[in-house]
Amino acid sequence: MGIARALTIAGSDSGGGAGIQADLKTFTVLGVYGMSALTAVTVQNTIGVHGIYNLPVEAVVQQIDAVISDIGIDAAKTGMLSQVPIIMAVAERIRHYQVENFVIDPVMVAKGGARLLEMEAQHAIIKHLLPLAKVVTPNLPEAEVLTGMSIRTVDDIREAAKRIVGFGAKSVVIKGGHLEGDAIDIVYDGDTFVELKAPRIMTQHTHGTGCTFSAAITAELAKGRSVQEAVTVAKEFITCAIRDTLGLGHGHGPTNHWAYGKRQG
Ligand SMILES: Nc1ncnc2c1ncn2[C@@H]1O[C@H](COP(=O)(O)OP(=O)(O)OP(=O)(O)O)[C@@H](O)[C@H]1O
Ligand SMILES: Cc1ncc(CO)c(N)n1
Repeated sequence: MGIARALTIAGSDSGGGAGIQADLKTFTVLGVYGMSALTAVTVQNTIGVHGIYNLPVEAVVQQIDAVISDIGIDAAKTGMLSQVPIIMAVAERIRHYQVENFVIDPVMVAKGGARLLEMEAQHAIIKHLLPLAKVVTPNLPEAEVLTGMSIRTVDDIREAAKRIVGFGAKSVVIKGGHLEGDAIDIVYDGDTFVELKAPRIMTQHTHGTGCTFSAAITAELAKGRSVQEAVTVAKEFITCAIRDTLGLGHGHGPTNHWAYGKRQG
């Protein structure tokens, strides 16, 4: 068995804390060979998103084909997908290659409020992408958009998780990063609910937490781990990365992707 291989289909964050850059750093630290299919170039730093340049849909498809046909992949994830034609094309390619370990981070809005997905694309994610997912990782606002529910309580989260699995995803992790109190995420596989719990860390440096978390899940699935094992490692990875802050930039700085590796000794 050679090295595990993972592909991220996502946007570039010039600031290096989210998007493709966060994904590739996470893959590397977890010992997985990372590849990328870029969907968009964002002009971004810790202060905000200052520009978005979408790539043509053919460019996205050609990148996916180039790496899968030659190098091969053990898992793939999506991040920023921008537009309906990109979502449709990615769904078609994932079906074509019968990618089993497929993780969807349904990125919609950056922390500062900039839209990374067109409004009309939200429905395309539900219809075309979610049925292919082994794991989908919405934060609370994304879970609200996907389900049309307002989510206030733990019971609401459980109901939303059921609806998202009802769309065809094999499992869902609804992230509680946007709630107050401990950072509790709810995992549901259509059968049982599991809580991932970590203490809330008081910091403004949480840029790219969602990307990093879903990339860690993808890396672990690429190594052959189960969903339950993968989400457990990912929770540990993101908690270490938030705790051991780098203190970069003047706004919401990136997390520390090396912290987990250092912890391992
Ligand atoms: N301050 C914090 N302390 C501890 N854990 C956190 C904190 N903020 C987020 N997390 C955890 O980080 C992971 C990512 O969750 P979050 O809700 O931040 O994702 P997101 O909103 O999609 O991020 P992004 O900014 O990349 O879009 C989850 O496991 C969440 O519980
Ligand atoms: C490119 C990119 N993808 C995802 C996010 C969400 O954190 C971001 N800020 N930028």
